[in-house]
Amino acid sequence: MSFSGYSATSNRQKKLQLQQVLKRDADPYQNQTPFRALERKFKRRVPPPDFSEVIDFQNLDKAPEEYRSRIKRVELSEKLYGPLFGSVSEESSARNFGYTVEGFTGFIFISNPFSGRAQRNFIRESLREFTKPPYISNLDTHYVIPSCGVWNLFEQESKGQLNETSEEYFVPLKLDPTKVKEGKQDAKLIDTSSATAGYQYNGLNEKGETIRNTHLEVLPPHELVKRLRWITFGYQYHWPTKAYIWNEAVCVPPALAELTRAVVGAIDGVKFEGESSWVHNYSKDDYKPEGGVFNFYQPRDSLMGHIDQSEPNLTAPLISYSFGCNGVFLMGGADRNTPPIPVLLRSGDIMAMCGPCRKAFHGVPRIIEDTLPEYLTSLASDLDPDEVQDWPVFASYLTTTRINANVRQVVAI
Ligand SMILES: O=C(O)CCC(=O)C(=O)O
Ligand SMILES: [Fe+2]
Repeated sequence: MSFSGYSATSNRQKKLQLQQVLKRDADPYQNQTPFRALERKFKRRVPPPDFSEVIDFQNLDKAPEEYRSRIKRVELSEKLYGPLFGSVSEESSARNFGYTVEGFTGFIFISNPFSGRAQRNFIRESLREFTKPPYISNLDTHYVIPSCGVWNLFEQESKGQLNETSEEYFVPLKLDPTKVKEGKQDAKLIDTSSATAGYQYNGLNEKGETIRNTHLEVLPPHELVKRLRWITFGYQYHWPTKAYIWNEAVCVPPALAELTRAVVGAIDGVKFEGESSWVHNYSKDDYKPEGGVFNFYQPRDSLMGHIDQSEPNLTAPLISYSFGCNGVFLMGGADRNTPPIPVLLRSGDIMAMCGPCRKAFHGVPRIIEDTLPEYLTSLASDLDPDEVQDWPVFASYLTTTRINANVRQVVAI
């Protein structure tokens, strides 16, 4: 018997091995869209992305060459002055100018026009006021929010005025007592029967999915504030169905409404002059701030690419504010195939999404840690006497937090 024709691997086996190698080496992301590719790049932890590839409107001379030539400084129609923006010792040109980018029709960026104190006041009032009922946050899904609000509990806790011996310390869960797992909550500290009184716990999470393993537990205020993700105002938005609930509305924060009217007035008439010129026209007399969201991001949070299109009015500009730590924002186009631009959002920055940009893909793939500006820390050099008392609590929360507020005109005019 001759073994000369024998080979350790038959042709069929060789073919199978080759197929396996090809499968292993194939780039599973080769068909991903440009939007998704950049989203993944900025979400990556190891190795971290190169943040110098992000457009920083405060350091435009360092902007990547491919973007620099497309960015145009534009004059605002009305200057951003007044108590809500705060006073600045020297004339800040940020109050007179915005930026536009070739290829992103209707995108207008205003680099922080606020004084440090104006930002602190806005953040302080917002956190105190809008973490209380009737404002609704993601925490309402599972917790019975007390009338003083979670932020005020956290302030009291931080100042040593509230500890685990106080009855209010643990915010009760909206749990069906029959579903509470043994040992998950301390029965001595929470009376679940009163916690559920008046509430119908439906066993669903924010996305409308059935909760199988709740992992829910009563939490001290400092843990609860870290779990705050969103607060809605104006017309209420139902996240699972991405629809507005027309018969439910809570007041649009007055300071935010006033700021937003000023911004809408400032950008009315902004022109982009280039190969494809455009003018943004939307009068502040036609503008009504009717709804929006505060988003709260902790370091590992991100917001996937999406289009905000639930509003019947998609012609009014959407105005968006950033406070706290920096984030990377991706401004895309009509679909995920348009390569987006990565934009650094610093505290105080304002973005307007107008015209086609109002209906464009966007997202926040990354929060950049350790980027809280000095004027928002407890060591800020210009704290008022009352801020010396109060601000450190806010500063400690902001050390890891980015806050976004975005305001929309919801119904058609
Ligand atoms: O956090 C941001 O800057 C964007 C938020 C956003 O796009 C949204 O809430 O729809
Ligand atoms: Fe959005």
